[in-house]
Amino acid sequence: PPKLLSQTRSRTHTSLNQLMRQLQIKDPSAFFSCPVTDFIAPSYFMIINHPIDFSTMKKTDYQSTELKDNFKLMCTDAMIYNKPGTTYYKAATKLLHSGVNILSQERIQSLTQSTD
Ligand SMILES: CC(=O)c1cc(-c2ccccn2)c2ncccn12
Repeated sequence: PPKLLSQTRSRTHTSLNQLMRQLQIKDPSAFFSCPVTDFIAPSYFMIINHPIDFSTMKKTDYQSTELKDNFKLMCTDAMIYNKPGTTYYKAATKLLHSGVNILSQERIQSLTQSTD
């Protein structure tokens, strides 16, 4: 019998969740776990048009490259708002480098490839 779509979806979901967990391990200070607030980052929302964080990403049902795009957006937001040399800027560059390896093309393809 053909694999039920739900089975495929659930497997993809699991693998996406696994990737997300691997990405969050690369943010040990949890700077990217929750949405940035105006309180901790004054005028953040005047500078950053598309804020995103891991908690928001986990609520999204990603298709194909969106996960990688949103992950890179999260890191680049931090590199726009925070000045080079700051804790957050350095954490963002480090996270971006380790994250793009985790979200390598073949890993993403393996998730989105239709099952045989
Ligand atoms: C991601 C980011 O830009 C960020 C995270 C934080 C943050 C996240 C959790 C706890 C404390 N600070 C932050 N604080 C000031 C300025 C920027 N940030």
